[in-house]
Amino acid sequence: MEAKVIQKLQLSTWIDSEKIGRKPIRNVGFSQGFRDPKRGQVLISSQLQPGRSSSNWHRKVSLEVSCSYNNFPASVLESGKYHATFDERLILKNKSLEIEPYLKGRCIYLVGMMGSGKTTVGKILSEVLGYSFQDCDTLVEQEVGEVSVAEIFKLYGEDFFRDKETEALRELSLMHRLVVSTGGGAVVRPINWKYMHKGISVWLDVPLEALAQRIVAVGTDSRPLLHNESGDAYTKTFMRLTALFEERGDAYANANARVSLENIAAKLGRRDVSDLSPAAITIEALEQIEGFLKNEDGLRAAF
Ligand SMILES: Nc1ncnc2c1ncn2[C@@H]1O[C@H](COP(=O)(O)OP(=O)(O)O)[C@@H](O)[C@H]1O
Ligand SMILES: O=C(O)C1=C[C@@H](OP(=O)(O)O)[C@@H](O)[C@H](O)C1
Repeated sequence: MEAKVIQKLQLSTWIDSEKIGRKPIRNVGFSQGFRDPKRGQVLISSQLQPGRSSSNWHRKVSLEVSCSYNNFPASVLESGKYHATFDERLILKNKSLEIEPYLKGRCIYLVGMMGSGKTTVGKILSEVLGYSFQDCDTLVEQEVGEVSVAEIFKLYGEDFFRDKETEALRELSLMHRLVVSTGGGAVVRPINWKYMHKGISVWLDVPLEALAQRIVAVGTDSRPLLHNESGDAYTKTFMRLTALFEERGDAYANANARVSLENIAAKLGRRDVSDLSPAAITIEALEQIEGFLKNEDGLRAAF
């Protein structure tokens, strides 16, 4: 996909023609451009125009930055639901270009509680890195025969689902250049970590209150572990998530990198983590992956 974004900045300054030591000519201008096909184009132009008095000339300087990227992250970010700013898109593209060679084709596994944004962030991450996106739950559904996760739980039970999930992760561990959205419970079995550690794992750490709000907004039908409760939807969901997190919190911490929404909110000066866009969360994910890669390099150099 190609997208073109142009931003213009115009600066004006008064200059004294005596000081530049020559008789001004009307509309003297120059322009200078440089191109880097990967990163876009910057065009600087300057123009002299006569001012009100004969010795005063007005210098107009324009700076035009245009970006034309192949595979620019537009499809998810322009889907309407989660708009990303020009700056966010530029940072996403530049950060991913920076770190992509150091990934050496390794897959990225997103782990985290149900509703933490693994699918949403995973799709953006895969686009900016030029990776493919794969949802582990979808692989299990296809393997069992196009039935939903909720139906698999109902028909065959959780243990059966977990076995299929482990099998799917084993298959994914043989692949390259994928961003994988794992199911919220994939972290519990140690064997799954053996497979996920073939790539780089990233924990999306979202406060449980925000998770409960998101899940209640879309309903619990597709999430069988939350679906049995009756009563006030928010309270029941929150309580169930709390119990699950108590069992799993330590397991999420096995991930190579952690993306804490509370930390992002503090950095950006936001009071509520619900105000954080998927783009902002993806930027933090890239930064945390970069931190892991640098550490990994440092450790290798030390031995
Ligand atoms: N940053 C965000 N802000 C608000 N809602 C979000 C955000 N990220 C995801 N969501 C919403 O939360 C729900 C769960 O997100 P999803 O990506 O499916 O999570 P997971 O794959 O971890 O279960 C979806 O309805 C999604 O649109
Ligand atoms: O937390 C869990 O145990 C589960 C999370 C779900 O995936 P999401 O995290 O994508 O909702 C899905 O794998 C299944 O319902 C079990």
